[in-house]
Amino acid sequence: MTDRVVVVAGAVYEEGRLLAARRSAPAELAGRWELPGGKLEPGESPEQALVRELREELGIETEPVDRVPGEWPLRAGYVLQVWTARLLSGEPRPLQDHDALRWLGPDELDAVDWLDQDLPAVAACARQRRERAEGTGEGARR
Ligand SMILES: Nc1nc2c([nH]c(=O)n2[C@H]2C[C@H](O)[C@@H](COP(=O)(O)OP(=O)(O)OP(=O)(O)O)O2)c(=O)[nH]1
Repeated sequence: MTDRVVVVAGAVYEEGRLLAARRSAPAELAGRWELPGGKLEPGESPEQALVRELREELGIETEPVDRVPGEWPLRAGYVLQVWTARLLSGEPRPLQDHDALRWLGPDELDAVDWLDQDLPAVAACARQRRERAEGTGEGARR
């Protein structure tokens, strides 16, 4: 394995809607939408990093549920992994790295200008939700 940085992001759902966050920095990403999260720190599991990042960035407590199948390249040396997460407490607020938040219903996923690299990740989230709802696909019985 080469050294690569894992960025873990959360697909946080509430009442079937997915939380999207608009980046405020750095300049080249500002204004584009992403799944909130951040880089793993040394010794952290992806789940621990996700809980920490969502607390820091949005002021919410969450519980990781499971991994969204797949892995998406970001800039060189960085890779994006996504976990679904349940909102346990708090109302998300853009405290750090973001300047707007939106809850997107299943038919609204293309209503925001996602970062290019997030498009396949968001599509994978939607596919996993559909498969769960239909009782098909990997993990249908969970
Ligand atoms: N969190 C997150 N970052 C993403 C996504 N897509 C994407 O290209 N990125 C990029 C943006 C950043 O360059 C990097 C993640 O860094 P970050 O700034 O969110 O993470 P962090 O909180 O650990 O960073 P730092 O401020 O501590 O340096 O990955 C995404 O969906 N979620």
